[in-house]
Amino acid sequence: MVRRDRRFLVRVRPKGGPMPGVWEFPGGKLEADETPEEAVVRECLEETGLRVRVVRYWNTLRYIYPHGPVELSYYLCEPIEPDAQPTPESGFVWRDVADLPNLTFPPANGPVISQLVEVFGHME
Ligand SMILES: Nc1nc2c([nH]c(=O)n2[C@H]2C[C@H](O)[C@@H](COP(=O)(O)OP(=O)(O)OP(=O)(O)O)O2)c(=O)[nH]1
Repeated sequence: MVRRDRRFLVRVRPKGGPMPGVWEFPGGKLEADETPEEAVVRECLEETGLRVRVVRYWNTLRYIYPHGPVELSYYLCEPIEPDAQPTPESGFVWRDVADLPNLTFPPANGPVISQLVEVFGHME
């Protein structure tokens, strides 16, 4: 979850993979020999073009999809460069935290979306 002020980076999941057409945060699978924090930084750079730092671990949850079980760990991140933008080809866009509940995310994202609204929805 990459946050700048009230906004988070999200995109519509591409065709050709699981759950096309639903919104997602940047992310992907842990590779051998990397820590979760390294994977977060790598996936954000690969997917969005932005260099991010991990601000804090958020939580972990398990979910069983038709395409298989997942264990999802969420990390709150911020871009290192204050004005940097995601690459246009990435499809990632900034959306206000108050808009996130109106977007269709994978079912495993439900709890974390509610928590983000609680924590950041009152910011100026
Ligand atoms: N990236 C991402 N994945 C999510 C979110 N919510 C959610 O349930 N998932 C699930 C979907 C997939 O089962 C799994 C991530 O796998 P993925 O299909 O996106 O990852 P990937 O294969 O592209 O990974 P990689 O090759 O880039 O390492 O986590 C989310 O907000 N972002």
